[in-house]
Amino acid sequence: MLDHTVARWVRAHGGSAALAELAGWASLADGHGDSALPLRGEAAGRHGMPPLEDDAMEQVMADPMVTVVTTGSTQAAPAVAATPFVVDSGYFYLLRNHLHEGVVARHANTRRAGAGTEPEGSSADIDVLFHGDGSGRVAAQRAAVAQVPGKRLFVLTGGPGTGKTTTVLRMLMLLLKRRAGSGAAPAVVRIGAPTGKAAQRLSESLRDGARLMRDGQTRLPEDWHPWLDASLNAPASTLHRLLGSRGHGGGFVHHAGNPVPADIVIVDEASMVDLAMLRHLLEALREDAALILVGDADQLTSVGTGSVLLDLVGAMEAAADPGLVRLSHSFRADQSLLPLNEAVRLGDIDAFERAVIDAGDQVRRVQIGAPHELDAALATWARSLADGLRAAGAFSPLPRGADGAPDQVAVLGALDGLRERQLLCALREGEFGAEAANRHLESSVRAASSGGALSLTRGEWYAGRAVMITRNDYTAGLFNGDVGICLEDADGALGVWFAVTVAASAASAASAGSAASAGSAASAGSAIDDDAAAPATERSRRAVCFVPGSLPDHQGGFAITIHKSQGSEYREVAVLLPPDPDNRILSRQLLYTGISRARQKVQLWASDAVLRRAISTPARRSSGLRARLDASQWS
Ligand SMILES: Nc1ncnc2c1ncn2[C@@H]1O[C@H](COP(=O)(O)OP(=O)(O)OP(=O)(O)O)[C@@H](O)[C@H]1O
Repeated sequence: MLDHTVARWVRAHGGSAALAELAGWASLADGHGDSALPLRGEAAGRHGMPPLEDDAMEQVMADPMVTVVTTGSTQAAPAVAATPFVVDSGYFYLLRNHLHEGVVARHANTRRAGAGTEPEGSSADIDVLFHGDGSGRVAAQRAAVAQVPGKRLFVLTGGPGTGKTTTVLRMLMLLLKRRAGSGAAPAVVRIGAPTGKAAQRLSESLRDGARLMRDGQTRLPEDWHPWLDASLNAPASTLHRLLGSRGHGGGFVHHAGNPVPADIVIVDEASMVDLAMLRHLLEALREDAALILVGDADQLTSVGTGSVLLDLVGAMEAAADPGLVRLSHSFRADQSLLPLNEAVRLGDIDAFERAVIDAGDQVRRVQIGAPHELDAALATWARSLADGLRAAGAFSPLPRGADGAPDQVAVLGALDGLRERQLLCALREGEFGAEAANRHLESSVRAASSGGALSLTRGEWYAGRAVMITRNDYTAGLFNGDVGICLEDADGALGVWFAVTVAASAASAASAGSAASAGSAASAGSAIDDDAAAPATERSRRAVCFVPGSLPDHQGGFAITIHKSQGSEYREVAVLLPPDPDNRILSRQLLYTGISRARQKVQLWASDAVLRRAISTPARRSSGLRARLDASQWS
């Protein structure tokens, strides 16, 4: 249904009935992620909107609340309308989306056009960075490192395990080395991600990659170590922090008049960045700064409006823009799920059927169309879950370490147990949603944890319970999406443990946290992990404990939505889709995001009809951005 509040607002301000209705649909479409409504052609009539009759179209175009423009993407400044609605190049916009798109297109195209004439990375340097590996599997990675110098917008996209982080580290080292060679002041680097969890994970992955390059099999010569260290010294934070968010509605400290003081800005998990955030970011960068966007363009798009990474990748790919590199070789140890992921990514149902057969027992289809079938699947899943948690020691009291505190190895082992298997649901609410599935799984795991003696569990808490944080809490150092586990210590107290990356100086404080000492546990969290992170070189993985009652907003973590799983990986996943093939949530990107979280095994909990519908339905957000990017001088 269209948004009646907006429709009424239009009428109350003197707008025509036709405009009121169209504005109501545009507002609804905005809620579904569309930045613009196409008025004519095949794409028109989204979300159940009836076709616009000719006389209604005339009324809209003539309405004083509408500005009609045709914005060319190469214009120096986007057309700025002074009315609440805009019709531009056949699309109907809410004013703010029109502004966002215009600014993003202008900045992106200017950045692409002004790539400069800097020579590519030298092959000698690239050989050193890739240890002489010139094989086909690293060709795209090498191309990315070679092509990044001089680019003011560079996009690196690829599926899970294709080496995006590894490549970013090498790109960064090359850029820093060249800059030093030019005699300029050392480059200031900032790393950002849409969520705190993603920012934290990126600095962890960079640190792991750097360790291999410093001491491991892929050791770099000593003269590269300063660039390695400098790469890791870049602080990682959420994009909100990077821009200096003043909180809801308060704008940002950094904008065109006060740009972010950085020469290189890297944004990870860029598929989750929405149109408004990309606009603010582009406006807040210095003109000469390099922006490197990294992400998997085939994953689900942002929760907010737009599909900016997908639009950028599509436009840059079509124009053979050297500012884009797509990585496709997967370096994952287990390659058996790749054909399945690829078939879903490309929407190829026949290839999908073949991939399921070829993967043997690594892919299981579980026909689920009715609640009793879901209950049966959940009961089996709950048994494996409980067995896994028991094997990871999550049901037993934690042993004491040498310092008398709970043993870190045991805690991290239990936390790793949570990455063994994860149920991912398309929906959050309803009978087939994550909340209901989680309740089911919790009651089984809770019974298994207490050996059936439920009276021994305390309120909603019991040893082995998984929880997911649902709101960033910078003071506690916990981020939306962080997963923790409730464990019992040697004194019988329950505490909720999270793995965090801590500054070396805080590591001992963190390990001293215990369920019995509420204050120290909470302050261990707060002392260590502000998301404007300490240099990655000085950080290590630790478990920290929180008293259950002190946790920020959270929910049970045994079943989560596919949306929430973005960026995480598990050994085995089960993907639960809704039973109705006409459910509008079904899309290829949703299924791809879910199954590509699995390293070894996938269970597909859905009927054949639902799976086919998901695979054959690309989630397309409607926007004028792609056309504006396509129209640039690159095409
Ligand atoms: N050129 C390479 N040679 C050898 N191993 C590589 C190479 N590139 C990546 N890898 C390995 O592949 C694995 C995945 O790499 P990386 O984490 O960089 O990928 P990613 O695309 O960032 O993954 P994800 O999206 O899952 O975070 C790592 O173990 C990494 O060491």
